Amino acid sequence: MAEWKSDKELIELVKKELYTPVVGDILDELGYYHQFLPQEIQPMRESDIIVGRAMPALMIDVYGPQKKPFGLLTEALDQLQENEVYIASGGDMRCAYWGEILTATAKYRGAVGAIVNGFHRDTPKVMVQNWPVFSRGRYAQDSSVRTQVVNYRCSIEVGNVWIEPGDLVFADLDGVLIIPQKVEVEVIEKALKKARAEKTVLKEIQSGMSSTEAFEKYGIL
Ligand SMILES: O=C([O-])CC(=O)C(=O)O
Ligand SMILES: [Mg+2]
Repeated sequence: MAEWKSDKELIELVKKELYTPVVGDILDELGYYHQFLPQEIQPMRESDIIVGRAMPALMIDVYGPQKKPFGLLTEALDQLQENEVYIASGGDMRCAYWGEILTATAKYRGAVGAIVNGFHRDTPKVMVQNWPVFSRGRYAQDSSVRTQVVNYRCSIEVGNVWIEPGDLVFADLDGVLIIPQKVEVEVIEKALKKARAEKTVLKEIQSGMSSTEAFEKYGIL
């Protein structure tokens, strides 16, 4: 039996006890070697953490004024559900993929964060909303004449990470991790076990045990 009974409990547990390195270690152990999004995708604030369900959005490049500016962007935002994470990717990243108004929309709907494989803008106006956004950095260039959302709640690939709608997303200061839904119970249970054991190892080291002895005894580093 898992330690959690609902997504809400799972999210709380991950936030309380886990960190992306330890979960990434378990994914490696299970043969899932490509689950961290590109390193360039970083939080706006060091304290930002996202745990939730992936709601992917697919972007493409466009050039100049469009019949339907932004494509399906507003529809994609307006159907967001509680505890979901908006993850946008696609195109050559010639502009901002996120900003103030998008943040307010997603936050109001109960989504728990946005992760864009591209840039964000309106930085101070996003920051004051106190809602986590991860991106490749700041860039004010407007999106309406440069990109569109062409699909959402669909599979996407970011870097070499395949993302399905509903996959568990865990992002913190060290990285953005996608945990495939089909293995999430095993991954989180093993990660909790490892995180708890790491606490013991830390105590031993701080009490004078050598790291060689600690690794022999616990198999953890
Ligand atoms: O135009 C965009 O893509 C983003 C933006 O400025 C906002 O959300 O306020
Ligand atoms: Mg704006």
